[in-house]
This record gives sequence, structure tokens and C-alpha cells, in this order.
Amino acid sequence: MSEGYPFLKGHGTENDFVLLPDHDGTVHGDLDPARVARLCDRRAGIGGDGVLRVVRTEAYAAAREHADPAEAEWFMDYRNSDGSLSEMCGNGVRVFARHLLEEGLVEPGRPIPVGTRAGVKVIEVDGDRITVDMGRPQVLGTTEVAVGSARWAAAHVDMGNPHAVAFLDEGQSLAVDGPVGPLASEPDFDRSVYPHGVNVEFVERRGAGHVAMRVHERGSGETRSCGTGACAVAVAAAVADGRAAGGPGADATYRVDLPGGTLEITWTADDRVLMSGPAVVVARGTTAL
Ligand SMILES: N[C@@H](CCC[C@H](N)C(=O)O)C(=O)O
Repeated sequence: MSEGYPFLKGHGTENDFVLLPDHDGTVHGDLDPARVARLCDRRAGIGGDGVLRVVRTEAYAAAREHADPAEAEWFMDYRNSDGSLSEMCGNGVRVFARHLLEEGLVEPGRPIPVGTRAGVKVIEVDGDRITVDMGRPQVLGTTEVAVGSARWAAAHVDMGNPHAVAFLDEGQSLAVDGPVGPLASEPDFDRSVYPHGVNVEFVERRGAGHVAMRVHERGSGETRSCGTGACAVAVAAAVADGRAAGGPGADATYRVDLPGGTLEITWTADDRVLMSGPAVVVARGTTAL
């Protein structure tokens, strides 16, 4: 195929994305949701949990509402696989930074500021390990989620995007034959709490500072990993473990195991959430989609 648009494919702990370079904002414009869904289709398209359009902040009016071009040259225009917008994607922003570095679009060895709909995130790359300052979490109380007849209390945590974090009861397992099941459809949640939908995390305790989770993402279904979700889980665990008492996060660190890999999350005493994990770009090509 010679005609079409350039694309790349990458993932962070197997949360996978189609990247669309559009540096001056003239190639794709506002992405049509149906087109995003076609690109993300795993049989008829390239396949992905979402799309990351790579655009200069200066070149995109919607980006300038969230980020100052003088602070962040690049903007991650993120869409879920159903074409819907989200404010933020934690795995996506690591893949985005990896791409900028590999293409020589940012200076190696320097922090990389990236504009998102949840503000500017600053990223540091150290070999395979990429750390993102995800900013301040908001802990907004307790709600409820359900899968069929199984119900759990859930912590409402906002990481720029909305999360409901449900800790499984003692003895319950995350396995598909457990109460969470195959997560083929959206869990039930309180629509008055989350009028724009929610990402739902189910969490199993593995030991001190160690949890495992599965997630059903708003707009993408069950994914193999969710960076903002892992941050929300670590924040909810720190609150539940009484580790937020000496300061917002008192430097609580959690290892979060996901089906697609492991992320390390620290909630610092000065109320920042730092997320560390890998990200790779695995393919490039041209698409007529
Ligand atoms: N997978 C992402 C989150 C993507 C956005 C989410 N589905 C939403 O709609 O808020 C991550 O790694 O954070």
C-alpha cells in the first residue's frame, strides 16, 4: 500500500495504541469517531485500545485550551477505541514520549512535557523505564459497582479521568471464573456519580504494597492495562491502608500487576502521583483507513 496516512503502533504493558503523526494539524483535523473505531478494529483495522494523534499544541485550537504551547510543544490527542474522547491516558502518554524520542522530536536526556486534556504531564525516560508525573489525584468518596449480582463498594478517584476502584472481598479472585467474570460488558455503576461514564478497576491484594487488578475501561472495554487506573488503585490502596495519614500520599509506593505487565506507582508526600513502566513502538506503516 503506498497511498494513505502514516501510522505507528505501540503499547505500554500491552495497552495498545495506533499513533497518527499530524504535526501541524493539517492531516487529520478533528478525528471522526467512526474512523477511530475503524483504525482500532482488531479484525478489519490496525487494532488498538485507542488512538494517539501526535500534534503540536500550537497547531490545534482544542489543545491550547488545556496546555500552553510555550510549556508543552507536543499534545497527545487521545481517543478511546469507540472514538470517544478521554482527558488522559497513562500508558498512552508513555508510548507518546517514547515515539517523540525515537523520532528525534525532543531532546534526549531532558524531561518531556506533553499536553493532554488533563493538563501538561512531565515525563522522564531512563532506558526501558519511563516515569510520568501524573499530577494530583482527587479522592472523592465512596460509590458502588456491580457485575451481575456481585456488588462492591468502590473508591471514586479522579486522575484527570474518572475511576471507580473496587477491592475484592477476602477470598475472592480476579480470575475469569470468579465474581468479576470475563468483563465482556460494562459493570454497573452509579450514573449520577459518573454522568460521563467511568473506568472500573477490580483489585486483589497480593501483600504489603502489592496489588493486582483488572479493568473495564470507558470507551474501550476490558484492556490488558490502564495507567491512570493503576494510579487510582494505588491512591485508593494508600487511603485504605492508612498510608495517606502523614501527608497526601506519604511516599506510598505500590506495585500494581495487570494482565499485560507491572507498573510502579508512588503517591508522594507533596501530593503527586508518579507512574513508572515500560513503553515501546512496535510497528509503522501506511493506512488508507
Ligand atoms: N488506558 C488508559 C486510559 C484511557 C482512557 C479511559 N478509557 C477513559 O475513557 O478515561 C490509561 O492507560 O490510563
